[in-house]
Amino acid sequence: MLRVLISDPLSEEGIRPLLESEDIEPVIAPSLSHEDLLREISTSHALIVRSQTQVTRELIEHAPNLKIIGRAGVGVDNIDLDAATERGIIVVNAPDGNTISTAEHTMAMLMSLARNIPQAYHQLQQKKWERKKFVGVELKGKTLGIVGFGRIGNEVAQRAKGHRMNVIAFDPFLNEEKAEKAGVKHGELEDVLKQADFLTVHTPLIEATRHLINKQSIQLMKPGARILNCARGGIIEEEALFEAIKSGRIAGAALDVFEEEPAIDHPLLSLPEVIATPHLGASTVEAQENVATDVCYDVMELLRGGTVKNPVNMPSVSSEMMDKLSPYFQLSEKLGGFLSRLSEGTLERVNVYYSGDLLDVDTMPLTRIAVKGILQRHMGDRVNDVNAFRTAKDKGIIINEQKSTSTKGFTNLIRVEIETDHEKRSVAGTLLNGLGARIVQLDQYSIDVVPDGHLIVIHHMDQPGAIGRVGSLLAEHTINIATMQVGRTNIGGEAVMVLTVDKEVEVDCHQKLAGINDIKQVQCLTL
Ligand SMILES: NC(=O)c1ccc[n+]([C@@H]2O[C@H](COP(=O)([O-])OP(=O)(O)OC[C@H]3O[C@@H](n4cnc5c(N)ncnc54)[C@H](O)[C@@H]3O)[C@@H](O)[C@H]2O)c1
Ligand SMILES: O=C(O)[C@H](O)COP(=O)(O)O
Repeated sequence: MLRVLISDPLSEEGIRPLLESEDIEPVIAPSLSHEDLLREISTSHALIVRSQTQVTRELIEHAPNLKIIGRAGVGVDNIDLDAATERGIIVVNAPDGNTISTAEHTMAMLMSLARNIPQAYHQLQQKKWERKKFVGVELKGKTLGIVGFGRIGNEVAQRAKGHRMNVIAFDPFLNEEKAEKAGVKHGELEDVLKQADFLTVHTPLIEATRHLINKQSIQLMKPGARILNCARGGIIEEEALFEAIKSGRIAGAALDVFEEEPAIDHPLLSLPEVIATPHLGASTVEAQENVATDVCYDVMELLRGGTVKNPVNMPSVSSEMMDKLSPYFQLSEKLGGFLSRLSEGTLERVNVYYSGDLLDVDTMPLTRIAVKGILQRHMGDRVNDVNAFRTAKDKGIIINEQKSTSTKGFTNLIRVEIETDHEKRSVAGTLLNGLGARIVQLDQYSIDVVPDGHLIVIHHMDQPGAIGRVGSLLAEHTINIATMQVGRTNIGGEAVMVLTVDKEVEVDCHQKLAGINDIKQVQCLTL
């Protein structure tokens, strides 16, 4: 039974497929103590969280069976991605499910901030009818500055335009053309800061965005501007915001998120100009159902050997692209595995060349799998699809991918080349229409070998009798030859024999093969 631990509150409707599946045991256990969490994770195959559970390295180290961590939401800053990637654990999120909910919450905060609604309501509750104190400002004609123009930033922009606001946005991936298409003005961060009457941030919290809005940036803003954060605590430096509001430089702020949550006793909450909600951006029935459904889908898919839609620690591949690439996955892995078993020395560099039908597709997933095939020789299951590149990088191995126009007559061709401190070796393979995978080149030799089963690769001199002697010796050891390929560059020169045989070659037979006249090297492997 596959055990899925759900350690934060999730929509019951959203996780229904998981609850109803026969091969999965869901463990719904929100608000576990640290010790209980460590205990529960130790036998779980998947973990599903929202932003509350801190998925630390320690937690990951206590999870020997863990294959996937699902974040029912967008931000993954509560998950130690490095630790997960190192262990080969895939992290998935639900990037779209709460976009509308959070954009709408931002608009609710924007309007509440402009019209002092929470403060006025609070006064009414105190039985005070104060009208003068709560004179607000209109949104129409004001400029909304958006920092981070992704899913939520864009949705906020469209809604703000409905209020007839001017919108200026900054995002490293936004250019004039994209901005024009979205109906907003494009600016650098400084332009946005200078022009905004209301500034709203919608970036992830990463190293580059921590305290992106700080004392210096606030100095650039118009006196009396207002600031919103419905993205992540930490994007705005809270101390700087506190001082700016206290001094009157900033007229107010609307905050859904804080650097430390729960933020019960936060100094910013003592300021009457600050309105706040306890991280409610994604808290709608619809969003919670969406994110739970999305993340459950990926978790169940992966546990059952399928592919996920929203991976965070490996690039996602569209289903259209996946259809094109999937026939090549096994070939790439076999080529990598074959070559690494033949090569000697410390691996320094891997070059993968693609040609023919593969010229126009994103072949990075294939390269990752070829690298996995190479590294598995020494690392076994510790290297997988998720951590192959990361593992190679950690070991100082350079990975290089290139497209090549040389097809050698094949409709598609993948050539994997390994450089070690001893040698450079290469192998090329193709998918033959209707016939499956073939290795068609080994170093300088043209061959035609099915990359499967027990193989013997023999480097020898192209002399009469060499092949016969190999055949006889294998027969003496009751090893049946299924196929045999011989490649040579010139008559009488160096040549290669690649045999597929029906059973594994024992050490004793291997040694005898190596002792045959004219044979220079014998390598036996199983793919
Ligand atoms: N309050 C909530 O409950 C709630 C709900 C959902 C999402 N969020 C948060 O909202 C944020 C945005 O979510 P999204 O779904 O729009 O993400 P997204 O990935 O679609 O968009 C983020 C954008 O930020 C941009 N960005 C990155 N670094 C930047 C920088 N230095 N300056 C300017 N822009 C930068 C990216 O290019 C990207 O376009 C995330 O932090 C997410 O965790 C909060
Ligand atoms: O990043 C997100 O998706 C939001 O911050 C929502 O977080 P939550 O799932 O804890 O509400």
